[in-house]
Amino acid sequence: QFNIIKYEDLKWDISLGQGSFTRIFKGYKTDIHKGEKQVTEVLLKELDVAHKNSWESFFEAASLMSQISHKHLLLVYGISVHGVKNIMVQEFVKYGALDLYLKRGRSVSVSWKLDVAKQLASALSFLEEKNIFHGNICAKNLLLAREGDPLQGSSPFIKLSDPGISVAMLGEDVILDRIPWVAPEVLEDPDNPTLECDKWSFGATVWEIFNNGNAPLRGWDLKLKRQFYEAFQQLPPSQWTELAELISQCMSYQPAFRPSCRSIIRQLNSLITSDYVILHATEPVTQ
Ligand SMILES: Nc1cnc(-c2cc(N)nc3[nH]ccc23)cn1
Repeated sequence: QFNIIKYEDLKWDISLGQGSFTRIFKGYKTDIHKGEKQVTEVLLKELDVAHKNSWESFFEAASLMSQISHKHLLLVYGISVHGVKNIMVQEFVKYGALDLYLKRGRSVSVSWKLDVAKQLASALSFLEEKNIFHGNICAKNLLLAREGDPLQGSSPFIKLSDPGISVAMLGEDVILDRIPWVAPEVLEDPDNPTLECDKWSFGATVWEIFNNGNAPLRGWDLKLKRQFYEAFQQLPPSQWTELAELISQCMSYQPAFRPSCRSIIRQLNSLITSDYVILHATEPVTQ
C-alpha cells in the first residue's frame, strides 16, 4: 500500500507536541536520488507505544491518504517501524494546524476564511468521488501551507491531514469528546460511518473557522456534550444568515438532508460573491 522508509534514513528534530495517541516531531528524511543525497523536511508522527495495538488503524489512515493524491490532501511519504516504534512520515506543512493559527490572533478576512472553506469542500468532494470516508475533519486537521497575503491578495492554501486512528477503534469517551465534529449517527453506530458523516464535520469545521479557531462547545463535559445531541441542538448561528444556513444544512441530524458536495461548493461560491464579504473585508478579531 505505501512505501516503507528505513529508520536510519530519518532524523528527528524538534518536538512539535502531541495529537491523540501520537507524538509529533519535525524531522528529515534522506533519499538517494540519482546517486545524489537528497534531504526532505518531514513531519514524524509516532504512535504512542500504549496504543501499539491500533497500529493497523494508524497505518490504514496513512495508506488511505497515500493511495490517492490531491492538492488539498496531505502527502504521506510512508511509514517506518523500529522496534516498538511505529512512525508515519508526512510532508511538513509550514504553518501547522489552522485552529492554532487562527487562535494566535491572526486577523484574517472573511474572504480568506471562505477560501479555506472552499478548499476543504473540494478535498471533501474528491474523497466523495473516491467513496472514501475521512472521519476526522476539524480545524486541527487542516494544515496551512501558505498564509496568503491580504495586501497582495494571494490566498491561503490548506491541506487536510490524515484521519488518525479510525473512529471505530476509539473508545466511546473519545468519540463523545469529538462532539460536535463527529456526526450524531456515528455515536449510534461507530462501525458503519458514511460519507454523510464527513459533511456534518465539515459544517462544524466551517463554524470553527468563522469563530477564529475557537472550538464549539469548548470546555463542555462529556455529559453535556451527549445532551447536546440528545436534544437535537445546533451550534450558535453566525450573524451571516447565508453562512449559518449552510452550516445548519451540513449539520442536519438527518444524514440524507445534508447537501451534496456540489451544493456545498455552489453555496460557498455564492457566499464569496455576496456583498457581506466586501462589507466585512477584515472583521476585527473578537477573542
Ligand atoms: N503535517 C504537518 C503537521 N504539523 C505541522 C506543524 C507545523 C508547524 N509549523 N508547527 C507545528 N506545530 C505542531 C505541528 C506543526 C507540519 N506538518
